[in-house]
Amino acid sequence: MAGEGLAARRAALALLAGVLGEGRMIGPLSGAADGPLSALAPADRARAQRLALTVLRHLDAADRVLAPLLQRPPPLAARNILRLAVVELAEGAAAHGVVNDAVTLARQGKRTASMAGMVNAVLRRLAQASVNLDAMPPQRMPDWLRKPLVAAWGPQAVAGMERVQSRAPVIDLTLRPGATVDPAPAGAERLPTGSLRLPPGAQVTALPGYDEGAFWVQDAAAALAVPLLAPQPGERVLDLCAAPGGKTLQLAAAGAGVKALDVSEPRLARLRENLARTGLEAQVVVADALEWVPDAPFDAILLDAPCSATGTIRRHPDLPFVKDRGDLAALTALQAALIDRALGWLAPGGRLVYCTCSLLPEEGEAQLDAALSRHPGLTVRRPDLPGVDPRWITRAGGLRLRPDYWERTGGMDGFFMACMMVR
Ligand SMILES: C[S@@+](CC[C@H](N)C(=O)[O-])C[C@H]1O[C@@H](n2cnc3c(N)ncnc32)[C@H](O)[C@@H]1O
Repeated sequence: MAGEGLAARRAALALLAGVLGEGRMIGPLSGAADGPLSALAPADRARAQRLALTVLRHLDAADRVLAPLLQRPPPLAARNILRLAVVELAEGAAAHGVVNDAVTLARQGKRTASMAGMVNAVLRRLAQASVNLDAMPPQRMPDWLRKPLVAAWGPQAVAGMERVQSRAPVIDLTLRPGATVDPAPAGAERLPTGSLRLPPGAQVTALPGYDEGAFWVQDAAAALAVPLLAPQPGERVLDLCAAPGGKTLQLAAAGAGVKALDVSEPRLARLRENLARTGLEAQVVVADALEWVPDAPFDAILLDAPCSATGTIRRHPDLPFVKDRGDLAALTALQAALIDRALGWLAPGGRLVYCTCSLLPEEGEAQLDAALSRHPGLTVRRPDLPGVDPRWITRAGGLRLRPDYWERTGGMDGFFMACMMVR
């Protein structure tokens, strides 16, 4: 029936308007109580999110497909209707449903009603051609990000990152020690570092072991920070900047006594849900790490600092449209301040893993170098982890992970991590 997907398509357009028109991220928009997804059934919510994310992953390619069919670029609201239709046609959705809904949505929109005829004409022509977005150049990162990444990692690496970022992301699971997913779903692959990789769109909550907390969703790169810290049973460990808690679960599963601190109560609510599902334990603290003071030193601290999150574009293709370098100076100052505070909370011989899901050296390699020069006596423990390619280890002993690594199987999030030891 034509119009079957209308609600999801309308919501996808509202998400695109939020990202491209108002500079808002899809995550908060999707969760907002009065947001575009609030009145939708779960299946429509998921579909709307998937559609909006897919459009953002292929925005340049969709515009290239449309350009020869348009006399001039239409205003944003109409352009987004066309982009959504291009992406759905390329995915093989039924052309009559896609075109009819696009025309209906154009007609119903205040800013697009006068363009419904144009939308109809363009899409009817397009529906007769075959659209293959995968054959087109991948979505380019914006210059504010691309330039420093080319300078840091070279043009080939950046091209690889863009290829990976233009594909729907795989889903990685961190398994609890000794746990398995049995039977493993079709297409599942055990990665050299231990994570279980599932194809895009896999239904994680339906897998055997989900309800018992045998695993949790966590990118394979993110999953390496806790093994780098190597928490031991009974150790006093602080998870600083902990929410939503993927790493807290790993620390607790290793048998450490974990304190999980974060400034965000809503994000900690998700951490508490994760602890409840898995039956793992951690003491949760809501506090600003710049003000909080511990009552005793820690054996080990994991600092997963707030950052530009530029390593997560595979999962958050909205980020390049919303963020710019504007926040970077404040973020790097906060990261350095958090490193200094955390180092002061370690017991003699203690260790700190600092990590960020950033591709920018300022938030990774440069932070390690600066910490080493600010703190005489600090040393770096080089990574020695199963599945980690020695070429990923930096001159100073940090671990640089990039989306173009493991490109064939879906890449990984960009991360920097380093384990520092105090005397
Ligand atoms: C990269 S995320 C942490 C992800 C988390 N470690 C995980 O694995 O799920 C960074 C976190 O830092 C928190 N944060 C930012 N500024 C903070 C501060 N001053 N004190 C404590 N937490 C802070 C944010 O709320 C956010 O949850």
